[in-house]
Amino acid sequence: MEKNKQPLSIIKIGGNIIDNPAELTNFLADFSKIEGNKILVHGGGKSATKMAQSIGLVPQMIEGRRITDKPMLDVVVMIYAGEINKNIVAQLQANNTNAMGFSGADGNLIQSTKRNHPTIDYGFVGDVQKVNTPLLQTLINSGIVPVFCAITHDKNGQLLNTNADTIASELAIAASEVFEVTLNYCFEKAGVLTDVEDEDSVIQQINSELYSQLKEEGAIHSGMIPKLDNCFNSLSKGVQKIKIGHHRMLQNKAALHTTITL
Ligand SMILES: Nc1ncnc2c1ncn2[C@@H]1O[C@H](COP(=O)(O)OP(=O)(O)O)[C@@H](O)[C@H]1O
Ligand SMILES: CC(=O)N[C@@H](CCC(=O)OP(=O)(O)O)C(=O)O
Repeated sequence: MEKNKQPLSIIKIGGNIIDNPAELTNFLADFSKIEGNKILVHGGGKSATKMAQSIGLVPQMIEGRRITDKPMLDVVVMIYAGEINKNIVAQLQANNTNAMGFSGADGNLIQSTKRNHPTIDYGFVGDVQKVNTPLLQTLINSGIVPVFCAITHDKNGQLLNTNADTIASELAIAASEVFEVTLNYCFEKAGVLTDVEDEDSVIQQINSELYSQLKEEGAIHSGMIPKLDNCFNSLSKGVQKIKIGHHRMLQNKAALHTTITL
């Protein structure tokens, strides 16, 4: 019989929260109040785009993934693994949360392979292959709160840019072998909406059938497509619960949000 697994909350925040200092501070204070085992995964795509443009690079995204040549890789490593990750860790420490910041290379926590696409050259973009679950478990059991950025490595010395939603999803899948995982995607809206312009149109529960229908109608588009694809993949591979919504849902269980079901 399977042993009772301890709960683990994995929370992902994206560029719109990170790019707004007041919102980020608010979020990190709330995150610190969450009891029990937790992991934070952050993106930062918006800040990377701004930095890249300021030095004359032309950012390009295809299907939610950034085309990452060598100059762009240098930017994303500096922004994600450097500026954003270290600032988040420092703010969490100020909130008495014993956070530790990681890229996938640290402790070989997330190994990936360079994306090999038949027609598109994504450059230095990684698809996750393996998570070092025993180390992750040791860190969490030692009271550390791991904070992951969107950088992984290929174990041959190459850093790779990896979508932060995918990192959260792959960590959740791996961790669900040893924990009972709830995955929370926090962004600036109240949940998955039937009308992106109407905050009152939150879909409280979405399954793959409704998702296909709304995608076809054009009601779900852009960044929400890879996010939901990741959700269905995680649920089918053992993640117990997934929610999408504003970070107020972490504190206030009654706050509107979307629950994903298969
Ligand atoms: N039906 C929908 N409901 C909510 N957001 C949607 C929907 N369809 C598209 N979106 C867009 O998806 C975005 C979230 O994805 P993304 O930009 O990748 O966010 P993050 O960086 O926070 O992960 C929202 O800002 C919104 O513009
Ligand atoms: C390969 C790839 O697309 N990587 C993403 C990683 C950051 C990210 O996912 O940030 P958000 O969560 O803020 O969108 C990128 O560079 O935009």
